[in-house]
Amino acid sequence: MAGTGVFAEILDGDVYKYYAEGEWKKSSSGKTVSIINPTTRKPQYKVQACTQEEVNKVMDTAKGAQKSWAKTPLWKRAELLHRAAAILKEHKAPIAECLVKEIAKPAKDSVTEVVRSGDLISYCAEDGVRILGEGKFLVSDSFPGNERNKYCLSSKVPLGVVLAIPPFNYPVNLAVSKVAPALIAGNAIVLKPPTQGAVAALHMVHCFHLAGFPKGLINCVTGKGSEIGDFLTMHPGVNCISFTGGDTGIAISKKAGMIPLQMELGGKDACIVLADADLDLAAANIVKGGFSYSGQRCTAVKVVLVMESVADTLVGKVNAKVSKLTVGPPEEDCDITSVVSESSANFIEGLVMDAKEKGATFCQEYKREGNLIWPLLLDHVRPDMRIAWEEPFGPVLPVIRITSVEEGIHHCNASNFGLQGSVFTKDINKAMLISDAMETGTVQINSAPARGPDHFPFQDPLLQQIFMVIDLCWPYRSHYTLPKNIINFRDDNGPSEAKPRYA
Ligand SMILES: NC(=O)C1=CN([C@@H]2O[C@H](COP(=O)(O)OP(=O)(O)OC[C@H]3O[C@@H](n4cnc5c(N)ncnc54)[C@H](OP(=O)(O)O)[C@@H]3O)[C@@H](O)[C@H]2O)C=CC1
Ligand SMILES: O=C(O)[C@H](O)COP(=O)(O)O
Repeated sequence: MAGTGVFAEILDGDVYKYYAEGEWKKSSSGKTVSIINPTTRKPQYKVQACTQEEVNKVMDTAKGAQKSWAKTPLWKRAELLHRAAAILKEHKAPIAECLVKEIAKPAKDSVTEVVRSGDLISYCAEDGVRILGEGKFLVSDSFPGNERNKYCLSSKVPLGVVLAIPPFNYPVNLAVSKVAPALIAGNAIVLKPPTQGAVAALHMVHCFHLAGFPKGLINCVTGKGSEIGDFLTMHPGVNCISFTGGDTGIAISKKAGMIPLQMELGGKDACIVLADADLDLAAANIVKGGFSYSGQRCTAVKVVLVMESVADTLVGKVNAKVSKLTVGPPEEDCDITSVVSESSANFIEGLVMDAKEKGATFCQEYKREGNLIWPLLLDHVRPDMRIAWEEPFGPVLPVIRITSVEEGIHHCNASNFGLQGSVFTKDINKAMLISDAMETGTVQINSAPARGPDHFPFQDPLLQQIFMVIDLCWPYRSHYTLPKNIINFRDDNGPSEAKPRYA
């Protein structure tokens, strides 16, 4: 159970402590932040509201700890990460319980998030040893006008203190996707977990504590982003910010100083369905992609662009599957659970009402109880409706009927977002051409957008982050080029990739 057994020391009465200098501490603010259970809408947990002085102290100790960590042999760093991964997986049940209570993630998916995070830590340790063990030797006569009289040895060194800010929807996984690469590369970490999901993240941090990392190397300060966020992101002690979330990232990028920023932001992942597509396959992927974790994934299918000639058939098939989705509490592993907060539910409702006023066809009756919104497919959505462009981050999926492939590509490319997209067709030549024309970091062919398996490129969290965090020779290189990944699937369990739209 959360906060018991080995986790008892992270709790002070009914308030979870923050982690600094290798110890669990109570904030001197005397203030706490309440975490509301999205399902019951009642307070579930409390965390410390850390002060600016506490943040200052954390930055100082992190800087000190990082200096000796950078000198710790790579294989020793990897060994500790493997140990943390094993401890995390061993304690998957209490951590998953927090995810269920804090973010209403279905029980089985919550366990999967923890296990997947352990695997990711180990993978980073293994690949880090390989990547970081290499350096470069350059000679001068390869550049015009030079003799062979100069030599350059280059290797990768850590940046220093990495500030990690993950979002609520994967508070453990998207935290370790920042923590593990930064640590293996020799950096220190200051983690600011999302408020909803903070307790799961604190349990995860305790697994690193139990693994025996040096004091002060890993730190976790809690508090509302709106209150301590600016102080953290503008702190002179921070050498790199790794952020995943919504438009907050745009604001951070404007405020942060001359440090490398990794911004993994929102998506409006378009799914283009051609007339020759396998419509059963498309429908299955649209429902899985659009409605898993109630649509609260950056990689969720967020707009379907279907050729008019097959639209009625596709919508019929999607509706048949939507009607089978179970709706209810995450503890019962329902497909659709409460969205994370009342304000999120209100925002989603605003998009639905706008679509209603402007004449969208409701394939199901709109139904909401508290934060629980029943799955809804909106057909005949037009570009003048907000839902055609905005990210609901909820179980509501718009369908736009198109009369040409160009119209679909145009809609996809007119979006402010550029995360992922997908195309369904039996013609691989068309699929490749359309994928190339879609201005998104990744295009999945005949499969829904998705991030995993986690070693596939996703622009930030994995090995590209290691490069970014450690490659002082060219720390801004992701600003010069955008990665493009076209992934062709033979089944629906596939990988994904993202474009750093705001990088
Ligand atoms: N591209 C990708 O890989 C992914 C993108 N996302 C995107 O994330 C969004 C949903 O996540 P959500 O958590 O709501 O996103 P937010 O942008 O609201 O919050 C993300 C994080 O930022 C913190 N934060 C809030 N204000 C500040 C501030 N002023 N300075 C620093 N940090 C701050 C939050 O803390 P607090 O909770 O305390 O407010 C939270 O930890 C969606 O848009 C989704 O598409 C999600 C997952 C992956
Ligand atoms: O936060 C998200 O939405 C993730 O990065 C997407 O991951 P997934 O595709 O594995 O759900």
